Amino acid sequence: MSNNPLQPNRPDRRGIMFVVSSPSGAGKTTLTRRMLKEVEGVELSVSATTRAIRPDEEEAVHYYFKSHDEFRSLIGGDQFLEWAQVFEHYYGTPRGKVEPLLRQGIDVLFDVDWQGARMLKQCMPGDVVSVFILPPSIAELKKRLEGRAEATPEAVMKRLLGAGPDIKRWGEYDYVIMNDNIETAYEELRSILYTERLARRKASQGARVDVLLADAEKLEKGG
Ligand SMILES: Nc1ncnc2c1ncn2[C@@H]1O[C@H](COP(=O)(O)OP(=O)(O)OP(=O)(O)O)[C@@H](O)[C@H]1O
Ligand SMILES: Nc1nc2c(ncn2[C@@H]2O[C@H](COP(=O)(O)O)[C@@H](O)[C@H]2O)c(=O)[nH]1
Repeated sequence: MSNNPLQPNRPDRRGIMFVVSSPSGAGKTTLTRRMLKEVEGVELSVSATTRAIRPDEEEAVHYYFKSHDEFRSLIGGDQFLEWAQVFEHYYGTPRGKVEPLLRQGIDVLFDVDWQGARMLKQCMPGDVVSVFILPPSIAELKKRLEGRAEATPEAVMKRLLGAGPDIKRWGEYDYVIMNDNIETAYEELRSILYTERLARRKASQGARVDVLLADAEKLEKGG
């Protein structure tokens, strides 16, 4: 066990629900994939979706790819912590693994839209830290969307038209990052997680503070 925020004290801490949203194409997948690779003690909440798999994606690693019927039956079985329609597809956060991970002291990363972020905050308010990623401009957002392998002009336009309604929700988040430079944005994202880890560590220091106070009192009494 370590006091380093890189290696959180697992048994005596509850994990953080680290919720990251952005308009499509602003860069949250790029940033969160790097965080998952480089930061210890964080796991991705793998969502279910009805959208088609992309060339760089793997079943059960990036998403659980479902048919509409399968997705509906998961909703019926109360298998989602939250679910939403985003563009013309359905996305949902499976309930099963979240609570066990949090109890093991593992931070869980959620890449969800504003509807999902709002629901998660409502369900588990004390556990959620939310971050909104902004693009530096709409022109740059368009460029980033066009640069992706699966981008058709229609898909790019649909996602671009969704940017305004998404950006309007920025005030609901705990933190906002402007993803102009990827290195700076990544450093900021990681710093937020470390800061929140340190803030929560205060709660587990009570027993050690009691010992310090008892010793200090003994000293004051000359014992
Ligand atoms: N700071 C940046 N500068 C230049 N390009 C970037 C930057 N951040 C991300 N990108 C690029 O922009 C594209 C979109 O990024 P990404 O797929 O991470 O967006 P996203 O917010 O996860 O989108 P979606 O919500 O649709 O999944 C990618 O090609 C990525 O490499
Ligand atoms: N409410 C939820 N939103 C989700 C979930 N998983 C992903 N998303 C969001 O959907 C859009 C589009 O994602 P893409 O991978 O198709 O580009 C993006 O904003 C994601 O954050 C979820 O489980 N619930």
